[in-house]
Amino acid sequence: MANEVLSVAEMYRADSLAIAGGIPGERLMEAAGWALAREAMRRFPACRVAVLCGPGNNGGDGFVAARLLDRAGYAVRVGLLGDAVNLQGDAALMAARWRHRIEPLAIDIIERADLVLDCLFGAGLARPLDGIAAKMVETVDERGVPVIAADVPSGVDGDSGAILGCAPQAVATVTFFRLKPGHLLLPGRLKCGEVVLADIGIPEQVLAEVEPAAWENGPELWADSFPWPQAAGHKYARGHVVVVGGAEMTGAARLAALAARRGGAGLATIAAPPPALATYRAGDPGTIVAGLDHFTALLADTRRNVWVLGPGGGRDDQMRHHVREVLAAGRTCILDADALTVFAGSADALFRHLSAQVLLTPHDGEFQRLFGKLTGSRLHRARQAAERAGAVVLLKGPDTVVAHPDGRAVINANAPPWLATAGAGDVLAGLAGGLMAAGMDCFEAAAAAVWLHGRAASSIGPGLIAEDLIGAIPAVLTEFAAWHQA
Ligand SMILES: NC(=O)C1=CN([C@@H]2O[C@H](COP(=O)(O)OP(=O)(O)OC[C@H]3O[C@@H](n4cnc5c(N)ncnc54)[C@H](O)[C@@H]3O)[C@@H](O)[C@H]2O)[C@@H](O)CC1
Ligand SMILES: Nc1ncnc2c1ncn2[C@@H]1O[C@H](COP(=O)(O)OP(=O)(O)O)[C@@H](O)[C@H]1O
Ligand SMILES: [K+]
Repeated sequence: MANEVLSVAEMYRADSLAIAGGIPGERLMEAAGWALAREAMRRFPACRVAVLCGPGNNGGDGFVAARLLDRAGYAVRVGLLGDAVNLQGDAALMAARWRHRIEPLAIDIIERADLVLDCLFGAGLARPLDGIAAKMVETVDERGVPVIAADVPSGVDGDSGAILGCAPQAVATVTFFRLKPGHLLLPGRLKCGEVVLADIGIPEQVLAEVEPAAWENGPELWADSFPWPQAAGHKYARGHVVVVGGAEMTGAARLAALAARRGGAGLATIAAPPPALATYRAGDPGTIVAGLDHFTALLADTRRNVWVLGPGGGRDDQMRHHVREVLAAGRTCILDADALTVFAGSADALFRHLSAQVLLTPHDGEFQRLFGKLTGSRLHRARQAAERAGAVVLLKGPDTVVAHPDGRAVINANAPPWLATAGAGDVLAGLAGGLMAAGMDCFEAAAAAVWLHGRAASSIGPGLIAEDLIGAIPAVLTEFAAWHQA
């Protein structure tokens, strides 16, 4: 499994462990440069290439790629930021193996280039790009010269995906051993183009020492705990989700209940205020509808094992009351939308009652209302929030992060922009609820729901509305089942 995502510090540690284990750094750099050159050759037949090299090891990768492309018949020019005499270690060695001219970094280098290899900075970028480096990047973008980046497009922060100063728009980014968060988090991900993961000979065993705690979301992570229905099972064995519906926004609870049923729950109940019952009863025939005046009795029925609160639920004392009672009864639950917003200003009182079997699913606005202004990357903020809340936090967006209070986190990258549509979040909350009701652990269910949700959205594509997601789930599950059985 290559889903692990390494922080920049963890990647340096992986490099050092490999070197300490007897693999020369020089060989790693040769492999990195070779991977870069191979990607260039695969995409661009013999052409004029400008290789932009920086002062560190990212530049070293560039010298290797330049040599290999030159040998393959490409017309290569190399521009270096700074002075060649200042290069150190393996980068100095690779510069010495480049037998042609090393030019100072200047716009002239890209004047007639068909392709740019961006080897200015990789993981070691310590401050925003400025001076000629920034000027080069801006000019490359203005002229629309295709770029292949080594490790990250220079200027992308490997840990956060933030842009430090500027960064070129790459068609492809070749990175080494494992992805970094900046390949998955926005805006960095959007600068990378296709991310190509290259094996440069770092042994897998170093991961046992590095102990990564972040992964790119994908079925490999949770397929083995997916709650497929059992041949001898019955509907109660598949769990029963209760969605607490509101009086006004009745569509949200209906979407959540449908998604829960599609996701695997054997039954779903919408519990709603009596005046709204007629509306809900006129809805989906397979969803049970019950009055919230019977809340205590519903809660006492332990077969109703997962509660979803928030979608269209209303922002009032009743909502607060229901959340508190569900938590006090020790039910597994998902708090979304209004169920989060009603605790703005009294978050710590909520957090005292949470556990790792509670899932919070805020979008950025709800996240800020609950956790205040946290700093750092999206990954860091989600982790901080999960630790503080003592619950699993699913921070929604184009780069959704699911974080466990123990520090584990999953970053999702399969969601298309079509998902930014009303009701999509309600479907997600219900889907996670369905998986949890059917027996999946909260953290894994959250990751699975996010991935299936993204996949369902992609299968519809342009024109997607939340209702479509419900209908798209069976095909996505069928595809996933075929993959899992293969
Ligand atoms: N053994 C290894 O460590 C390997 C490293 N590899 C490559 O090495 C890269 C990391 O190398 P480095 O740690 O040398 O990092 P970089 O190549 O990103 O360069 C860092 C250097 O640039 C300087 N610097 C940082 N920000 C600057 C700025 N804004 N303006 C001017 N100078 C700045 C730093 O002081 C440092 O000297 C990876 O991204 C990868 O491409 C690969 O060759 C594989 C093996
Ligand atoms: N630009 C985007 N690209 C991909 N997915 C997105 C984007 N913006 C939002 N999403 C996803 O769309 C869903 C929106 O949920 P939410 O904001 O709760 O909407 P609602 O409350 O209307 O259901 C979430 O799953 C979120 O991750
Ligand atoms: K780079």
